[in-house]
Amino acid sequence: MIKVGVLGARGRMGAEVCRAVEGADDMELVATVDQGDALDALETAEVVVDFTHPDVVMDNLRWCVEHGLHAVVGTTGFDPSRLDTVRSWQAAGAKGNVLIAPNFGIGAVLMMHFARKAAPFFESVEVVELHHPNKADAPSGTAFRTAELIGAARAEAGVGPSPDATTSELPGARGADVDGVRVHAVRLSGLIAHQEVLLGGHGETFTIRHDAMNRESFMPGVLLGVRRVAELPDRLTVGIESLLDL
Ligand SMILES: NC(=O)C1=CN([C@@H]2O[C@H](COP(=O)(O)OP(=O)(O)OC[C@H]3O[C@@H](n4cnc5c(N)ncnc54)[C@H](O)[C@@H]3O)[C@@H](O)[C@H]2O)C=CC1
Ligand SMILES: O=C(O)C1=N[C@H](C(=O)O)C[C@H](O)C1
Repeated sequence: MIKVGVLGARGRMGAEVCRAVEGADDMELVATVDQGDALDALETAEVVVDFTHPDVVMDNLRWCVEHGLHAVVGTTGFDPSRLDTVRSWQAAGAKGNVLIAPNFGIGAVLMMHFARKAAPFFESVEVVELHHPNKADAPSGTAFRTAELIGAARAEAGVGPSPDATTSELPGARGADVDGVRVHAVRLSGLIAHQEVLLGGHGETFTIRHDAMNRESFMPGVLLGVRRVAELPDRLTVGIESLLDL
């Protein structure tokens, strides 16, 4: 049995993770921690799952790896500098492995994979993410990562910037620029988590869309991460693509 602790256990995702772990035959939920609770309760765990907030996740994660616990992190906000900080803790002797995924949904991971593959073949690309209005961060971690992957694939293939004749705009009208890719964020009651990658070429467009209809949809990916994190070849793994052999 894998002993699992959950950080952010009273939140939307954390509560869903607690249910999923309790329903898994090979896992035992040994600790549930939320804001204001002492982290010491997690010491009985082997793997800690974090779905909290970008402002607190680094302190949580540092505590986990320095206590030798493996961490599966769904909380967003991991830019390259944060990832370097995690690597520095591990280089300094922190024993826990870390798996950070901006999205644990299998369809969302495939969307990112296909977007990266398609990116060099179209001169134009933009990302539109749509989420529930309680979301703290914009753009979403998934959209940020998608844009990074697209930007890298286009740079590697020698594709120039997407054509755009805009010379006058209201601030924000053209979205955020992430590695040369425009990213637009919609916040709307009734939504959970959705994303479209829009690609355009000469006389054709190609749209890749993913819709998460509920938070249960993220659980197969989270449980896969919990099962595999202790034995991953890299101390820090970003995304579950490699766990799906993508
Ligand atoms: N990677 C993925 O597949 C997914 C990632 N997310 C991300 O997960 C994060 C959480 O999302 P939600 O569950 O919707 O948010 P939420 O606001 O419903 O839950 C966050 C929970 O963390 C708790 N919390 C805050 N500070 C804490 C601390 N220092 N220690 C322990 N608990 C603390 C809050 O009290 C709350 O219960 C966000 O960054 C979101 O973008 C959300 C869905 C899927
Ligand atoms: O906050 C959410 O809800 C989600 N957050 C993640 C993100 O920022 O990409 C994953 C998914 O989009 C749901």
